[in-house]
Amino acid sequence: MSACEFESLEECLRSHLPAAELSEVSRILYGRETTKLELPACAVDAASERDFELKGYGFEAALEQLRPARRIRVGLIQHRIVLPTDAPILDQINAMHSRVGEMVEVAAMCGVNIICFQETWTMPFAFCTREKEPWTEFAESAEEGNTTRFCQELAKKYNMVVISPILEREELHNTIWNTAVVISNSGTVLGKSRKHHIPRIGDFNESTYYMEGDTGHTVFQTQFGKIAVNICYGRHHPLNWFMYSMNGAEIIFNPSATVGALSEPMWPIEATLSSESFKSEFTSGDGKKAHHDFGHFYGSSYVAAPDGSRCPGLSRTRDGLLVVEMDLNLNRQISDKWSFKMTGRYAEYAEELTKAVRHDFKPNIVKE
Ligand SMILES: NC(=O)NCCC(=O)O
Repeated sequence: MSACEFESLEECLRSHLPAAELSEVSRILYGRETTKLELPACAVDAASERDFELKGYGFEAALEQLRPARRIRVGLIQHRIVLPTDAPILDQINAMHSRVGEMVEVAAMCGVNIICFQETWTMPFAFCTREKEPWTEFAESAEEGNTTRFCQELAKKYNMVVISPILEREELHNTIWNTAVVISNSGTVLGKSRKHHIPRIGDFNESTYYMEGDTGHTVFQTQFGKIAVNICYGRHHPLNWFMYSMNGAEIIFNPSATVGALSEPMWPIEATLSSESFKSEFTSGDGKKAHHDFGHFYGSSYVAAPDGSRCPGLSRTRDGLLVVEMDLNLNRQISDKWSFKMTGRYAEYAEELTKAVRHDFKPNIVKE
C-alpha cells in the first residue's frame, strides 16, 4: 500500500484493535476523550454530495462560578488542488475559491465561528520547483487582493472569522511573503501574520521565494477569542508557539502544507492532501533522481487542547472539514493546574539564551 492510499491512523487502529485495547491506545495517544458533535443533517448531506469528509468533536471544560463558559466552534479545512498545476492561473485560483466556498457554506451550517484554510491555499505548493514563473503570479495583496475580497464576503455572509493563508505580494516594497490574512467576522481585514520560520529542507526550500516574516508574534482579538497563526514549519520551533502564547493567544492555528516522507511522524505530537505534479523535473537536493512530484500531502487536520488531549484527525487522503467545539475557559483552568507559566523561569532562560547566541559563547560543560 502506498502512502497516498493509507486512509488514517485512527481508522487503522479502529479496524484492527479489540475495543479494550483501542480505548487504552486512544487514551495514551490522544488523552481525555473528546465528545462527538452532533452536526446538522443538512451539513452532513451537503458534505457527502460535495465529496468531502465532515467530522465534529468537542472538548469539555469545567463549569466555573464566576466566569460564564466561552464556547466557540472552530473549523479547519483541508483540500487538494482542483485543477492541474499547469492550468491557467486565474482558473486555478477561481476553482480553489469555489471549492473552499462550498466547504465554508457547510461550516456555517455547523455553527463555525472561526475558520482556517491551509497554507497558501489558492495554489499548488510549487516552491519545490525553485522556479519563479508562473508561481509568483499567484501572489496577491493581503489587504486588497481578490482572495481577500472573496474571504471578506464569506466572513460577512456567515458571521465568521476567516484565516486565509496566501502567497502575499506587497506592492510598496515589491516583496513576496507567506502570509495568513485574518479577517474579522465583520468583514474587516484585522491584520496579517507572516510565516516566521522559513524551511530550507529538501523540497521545502522556500527561501527562494520569500524571507522570514517580519510581523512578530501578533495576536488578533476577535469576537470569539484571541487568535494567532503559526504557519507550517514554525510548528517545529517551540519558542514560536511560546511567544504567541506570551502575547495572550487563546487559540493558535497552524495552517500547513507538507508531505508524509518528511514530517508525518512529527505531526501528531507537534500540535497538525493530495499529491501535486509539476511540469518541470526538480531534485530534492538529496542525491536522488529528479522527479515531477512532491510526495503525498497527508491531510490529517486535528485540534489539540491545553490539557494535552487531541481529537482524531481527518483523513490523510480526502478533502475535509473538521468542526471542533471548545470552551476557552479550559486555557486558564489548565494553566492554574499545571502552573507552567509560573514555573517556567523565563528570565533565567532569556539570560542564558542571550549568551548562547553570541559568537563567543562557552557551553557550560564540566570536564574532568
Ligand atoms: N510548508 C512548510 O513549511 N513545510 C515544511 C515541512 C514541514 O514542516 O513538514
